[in-house]
Amino acid sequence: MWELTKSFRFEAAHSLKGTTLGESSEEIHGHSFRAEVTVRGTPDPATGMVMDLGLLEQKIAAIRSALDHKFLNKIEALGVPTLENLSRYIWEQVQGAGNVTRVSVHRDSCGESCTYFGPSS
Ligand SMILES: Nc1nc2c(c(=O)[nH]1)N=C([C@H](O)[C@H](O)COP(=O)(O)OP(=O)(O)OP(=O)(O)O)CN2
Ligand SMILES: [Zn+2]
Repeated sequence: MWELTKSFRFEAAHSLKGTTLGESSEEIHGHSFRAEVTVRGTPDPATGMVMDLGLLEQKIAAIRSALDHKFLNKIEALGVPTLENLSRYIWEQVQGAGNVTRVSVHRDSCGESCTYFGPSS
């Protein structure tokens, strides 16, 4: 079994209420995010690939353009713009691109990350 991962970055703004950080978190502010999408499988002997990373790139490009330089609170399908919801949102948007097993979202400046393994895990 193999796992193949592709990562991408996006810059986005959000406002988050009800955290211990108080007003600084409630004010609209920006972060740099790094997301990783992982698919699992066995390479096709003919191609040597679990899947063509180019196909994953096509899906990721659409997701990235929905998130990059956006105000995350305005994306209805995302919900409250936490790392938890970002990883779940990306997981939902990337479905159809192979056997996706996990999506991680990192906010490196804060030393924070979250991984979603799908609704049943
Ligand atoms: N379970 C969660 N808890 C918290 C989340 C989260 O996504 N899931 N997020 C936050 C804050 O947004 C996060 O800690 C970042 O804090 P923030 O004030 O937005 O950013 P900083 O100023 O600390 O970081 P810089 O990127 O360096 O500006 C809290 N809890
Ligand atoms: Zn923040």
